[in-house]
Amino acid sequence: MTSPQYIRNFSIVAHIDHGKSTLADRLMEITGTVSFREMKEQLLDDMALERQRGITIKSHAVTMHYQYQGHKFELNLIDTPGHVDFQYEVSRSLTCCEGAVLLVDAFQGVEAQTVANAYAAMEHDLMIVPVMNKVDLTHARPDEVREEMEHTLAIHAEEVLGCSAKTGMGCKEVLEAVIERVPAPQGDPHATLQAMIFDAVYDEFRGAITYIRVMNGTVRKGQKIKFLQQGTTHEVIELGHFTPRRKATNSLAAGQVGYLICNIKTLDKVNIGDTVSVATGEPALKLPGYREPKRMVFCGLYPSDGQDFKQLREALDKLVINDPSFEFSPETSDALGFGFRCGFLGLLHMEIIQQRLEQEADIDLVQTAPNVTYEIVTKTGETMEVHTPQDVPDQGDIEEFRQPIVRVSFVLPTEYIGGIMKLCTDRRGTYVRTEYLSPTRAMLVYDLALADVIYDMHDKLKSTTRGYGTMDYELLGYEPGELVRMDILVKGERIDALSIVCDRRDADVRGRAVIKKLKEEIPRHMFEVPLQAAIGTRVIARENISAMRKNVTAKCYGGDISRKRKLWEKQKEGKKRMKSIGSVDIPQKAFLAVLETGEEEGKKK
Ligand SMILES: Nc1nc2c(ncn2[C@@H]2O[C@H](COP(=O)(O)OP(=O)(O)OP(=O)(O)O)[C@@H](O)[C@H]2O)c(=O)[nH]1
Repeated sequence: MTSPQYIRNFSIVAHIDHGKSTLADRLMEITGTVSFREMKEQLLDDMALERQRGITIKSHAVTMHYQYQGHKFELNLIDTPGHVDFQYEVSRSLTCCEGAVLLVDAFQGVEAQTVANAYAAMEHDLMIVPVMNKVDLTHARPDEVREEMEHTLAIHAEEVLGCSAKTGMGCKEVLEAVIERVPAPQGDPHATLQAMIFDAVYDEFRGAITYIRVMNGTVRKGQKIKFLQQGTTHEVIELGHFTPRRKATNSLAAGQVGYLICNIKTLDKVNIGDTVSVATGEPALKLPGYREPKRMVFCGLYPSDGQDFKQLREALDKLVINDPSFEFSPETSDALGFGFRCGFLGLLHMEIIQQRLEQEADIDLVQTAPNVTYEIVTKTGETMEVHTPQDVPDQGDIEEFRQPIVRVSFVLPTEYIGGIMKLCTDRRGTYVRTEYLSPTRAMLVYDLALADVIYDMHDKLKSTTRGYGTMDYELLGYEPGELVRMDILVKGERIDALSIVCDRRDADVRGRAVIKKLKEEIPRHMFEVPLQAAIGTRVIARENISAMRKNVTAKCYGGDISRKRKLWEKQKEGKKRMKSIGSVDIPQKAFLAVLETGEEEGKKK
């Protein structure tokens, strides 16, 4: 058993693409944790989807050994997800560390998530080892980046190490700085067991694999343990380290990081942030900071073909086993029939789940536009949480309509400040402050409605700043807003799945934009299809899709039958993601038409 004085627990925090995974690979290589042959690019990002998207979604951990000044050190590297949707998991992972390597790209410099991550590490009282990566780049600007780090992150420029995770230059020094600067874990191996669950993954054969950091005491194979939050007891079947493959040991003691396998069949029985202690006798105190994952974004998922409902449920059940932070419950829509209301941590999380569904289950889905959770106080004094615009009561019954507000930090070259300020002002953001990181880069902070941020703020930021701006946000709370439910009527019928919540002052512009988009997306029919947007009984926009009789094969002059067949096939494809409502065929894309903000139109005028 390694004495705590020779253990170092740390993570690498960085903005996306600053080279976290590459550095992790390099450290594993230096410590001989993986042989060259075994070493695949980006070993830590081992989920296929993570690799596809090039981002780290789930935290992982790896134990490395390194001989330094006559002692064998055990170095536990805990990987943290870099995206704002997974902030809670980041915070749990950081609780398990005593130090963090703060990695900054020597060309890009300090970005929004660098600041957010550095603050998170400081909040957890971690020793920060500042490192500038990619110094091999010919256009690297090390002096300016050092200055930015000193200025924004309260780090002394002379403490900043330089390395190239790509060439390996300076990486050994990073490892040694971790040993020298990061404190050894505290904790008593003879005390009552107290360990933090910071992650869990699902293995088809072994069930839930729980990642833990032992704070106090020792956990042994065969021991009966208790998850204090969940209140369940289990027997430890296997435990060990990740090297990065699982390597079984007999015990894990205070200060160590590793895994537990306890014959747990589903991941929803394992809560990230929960405390593991003894099943018999007086358990240890619960570790602070536990909270239920909060779903911020919701959307409806419906099978295009009602027959697929059961299949969709099975696919969703399977997904929840792997990712309990995603939730779903059945809902019915007059327009779309039977489907599910699904809750996600954020927009990226939603995209990931959708991709998995499409990859793993062959079902055609209709997805409704995403929305945030609203809080409504009714005239009768009741407070309700609303996850779907359909559930918003009539205007007359609402006393107060509240929405989530977030504090958004943008980091960008100073020449784009004006553009982003305008973007935020157009969305009724509240200006908080501007901080200059250097003469050419600044951090701009605004409070905005989450609904205005999640849909397209990231895309807008990228286009306004030619890709140079980055952003990050944190939830501030709920605030009353001038919100209304806008309904869409197709052929006089309200399509519940098309209702949205928007600011009263934007309603006219948005109503017109949505109706215009719907007119483009809904194909012509044999009859006229009137489209209307309405608030309560007041119609705010209308358009007609005129009738048409269309014979698609007519163009082929009756000749080539194979061409005709191709056209028919194509038509069938087009029908796939279509939903027949009343007598009107509405394609999938139309359900997202409600995301139209009308901003583009405003600009053209
Ligand atoms: N030139 C150069 N490129 C590097 C260096 N380190 C990483 N890169 C490249 O930078 C890109 C991003 O590196 P990753 O290691 O995937 O970045 P990451 O921070 O793990 O990204 P996320 O997982 O998305 O947070 C890759 O194309 C790497 O090859 C370096 O030292 N020099």
